[in-house]
Amino acid sequence: MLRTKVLSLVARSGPSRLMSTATKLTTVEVNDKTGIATLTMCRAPVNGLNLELLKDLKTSIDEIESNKSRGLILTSSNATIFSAGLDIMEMYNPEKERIRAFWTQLQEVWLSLYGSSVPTAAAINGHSPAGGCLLATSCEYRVMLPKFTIGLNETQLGIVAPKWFMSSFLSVLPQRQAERALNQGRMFSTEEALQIGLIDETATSKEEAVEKCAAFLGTFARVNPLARALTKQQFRAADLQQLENERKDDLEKFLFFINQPAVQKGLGIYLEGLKKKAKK
Ligand SMILES: CC/C=C\C/C=C\C/C=C\CCC/C=C/C(=O)SCCNC(=O)CCNC(=O)[C@H](O)C(C)(C)COP(=O)(O)OP(=O)(O)OC[C@H]1O[C@@H](n2cnc3c(N)ncnc32)[C@H](O)[C@@H]1OP(=O)(O)O
Repeated sequence: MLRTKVLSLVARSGPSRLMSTATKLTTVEVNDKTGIATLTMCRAPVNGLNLELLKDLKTSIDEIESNKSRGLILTSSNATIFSAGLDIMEMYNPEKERIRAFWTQLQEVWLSLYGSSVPTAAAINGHSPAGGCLLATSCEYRVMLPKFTIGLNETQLGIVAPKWFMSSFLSVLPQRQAERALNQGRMFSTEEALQIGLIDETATSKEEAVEKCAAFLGTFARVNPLARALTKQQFRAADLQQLENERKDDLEKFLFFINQPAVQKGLGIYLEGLKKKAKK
């Protein structure tokens, strides 16, 4: 069977198996019964999206896509953090070539995840600021654990969420609420996120969150996969095409913006604050 050929197994436990692209920073486990792949981010300490994690995410998403899994659940191995967003160290005093590769890879991840033909869901088992929220809102369904926060807080750091971050957010929230939240750099508690519709459900444990995501993905079991995928892609085509058309400009805009002395100063102060808080 093609599926069996493509998936080279590195481990087997119960009805699940790990796919060959499993690396240190992401793992992919496919449930043999449901055909659903769970993609787990596991970069200590906070799943900061650096170049290497982004590369692993892209490879894993592509493999799930090409193996025609029945669904993709994105989650984290960290007990309290889904993803702390972009690794600020990639943007602070950046190295010229690396920051280009970093942003290009982030674009790649977004295009693959938001544009995935496979149905997607996020089991948000911890805090999910900025880039973490981008990943979650690129999925079609979100289940979140209580007492965490989610949102696009970029303005709080003195930076600006690019258009395509907004596209994902706007695929979930009405424009009025999205615009206000982005302008404020607002982080929502789980309860607030549920109320506003930024997440779809809550769960009391990661296992329950994954189960609820799987139940959502299961709603497509009797829908023709091609018809479903083409329908999803039509909804998202304009957003995806916009970034495809503007990728170079988007990169140059990012580099120009991030290299402004005032932006670098702001990032330095923010990092300092994070480190001070961590030491307490
Ligand atoms: C005109 C313009 C037009 C268009 C736009 C053009 C360009 C756009 C330009 C820029 C766009 C950039 C978009 C950016 C997106 C992002 O994702 S920025 C990142 C935002 N993330 C955050 O603000 C989260 C910050 N972190 C936290 O709030 C907390 O750490 C946490 C809630 C996630 C977890 O809290 P704790 O469990 O208490 O953990 P600690 O705070 O103690 O952290 C442990 C350790 O990790 C370090 N750290 C945390 N987050 C990050 C991070 N994002 N990057 C790097 N490092 C991080 C923290 O400093 C601690 O480090 P140590 O002190 O232990 O070394």
